[in-house]
Amino acid sequence: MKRLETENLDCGYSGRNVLENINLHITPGSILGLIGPNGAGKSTLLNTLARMIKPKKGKVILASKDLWKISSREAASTMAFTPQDSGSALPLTIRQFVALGRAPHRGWLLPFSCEDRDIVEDALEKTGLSDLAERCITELSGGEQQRAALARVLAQEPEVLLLDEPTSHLDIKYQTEILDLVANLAHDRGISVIISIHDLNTAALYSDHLALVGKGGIASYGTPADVLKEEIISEVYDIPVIVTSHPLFGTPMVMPGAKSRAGQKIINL
Ligand SMILES: Nc1ncnc2c1ncn2[C@@H]1O[C@H](COP(=O)(O)OP(=O)(O)OP(=O)(O)O)[C@@H](O)[C@H]1O
Repeated sequence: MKRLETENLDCGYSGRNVLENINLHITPGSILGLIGPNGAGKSTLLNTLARMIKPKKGKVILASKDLWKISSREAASTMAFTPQDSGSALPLTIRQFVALGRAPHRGWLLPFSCEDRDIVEDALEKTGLSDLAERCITELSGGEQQRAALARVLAQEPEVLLLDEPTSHLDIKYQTEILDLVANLAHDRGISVIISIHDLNTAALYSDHLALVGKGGIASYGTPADVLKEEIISEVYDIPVIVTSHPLFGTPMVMPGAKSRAGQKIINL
């Protein structure tokens, strides 16, 4: 399985660095969770890792090669990315949209093989979309669109999977099912997964390692227990928090450590 890493990476937009000196590596078969406050740079980093934004300095390295020195097809046959709110403006059915995931493997002009069809049907089934497969992608709820986006990257059969808030529109059942599926891909098939998640407790449950994005770089990196410490989270999110542990799994659980002003207002009404 192929390894993704960064070397002294600066990323951002014209004239402005959002993150500097990022040195990350993701071990095949593991999940790296990206957490951090709004606007910290999680999407900017994922887009840079996915070859959507060129690094301002340093490198993204895929399987020991500079990502910008390999062809986009080679990158796409190894690495799949779902950006935030990744739907399609084209009036495709869900099945057609998911089938696009096969393009890097068979080229745009070659006919679909039986294997391609089986892979697409399997991706639809795993994301609970088989019964909706003929629905138009532009007419789906936010959660259905997120499941379709995940089905498309499953059909791509990547070795490295980059997911930007893939569960933000999902209810607790689909959130659990989709993240269980992602965890199986990582741990059983050896895929490297980098996933941004706002919910710190969900990130703790599913990530082998966490990178806390903040203050213009990686503010903390390590296991969930290393990173989800009261002093670290309070400082980077600028809010008091309490950290306890999950009653079944023992993973850290973060909750607000002071009543919000909004909460007090409601009580005083
Ligand atoms: N296309 C763009 N051009 C210029 N600046 C941008 C662009 N996209 C994002 N930014 C800025 O870059 C910074 C990082 O944004 P980014 O979307 O990466 O943060 P994030 O951690 O993913 O935030 P959120 O949790 O709110 O999704 C922000 O200040 C944002 O305003």
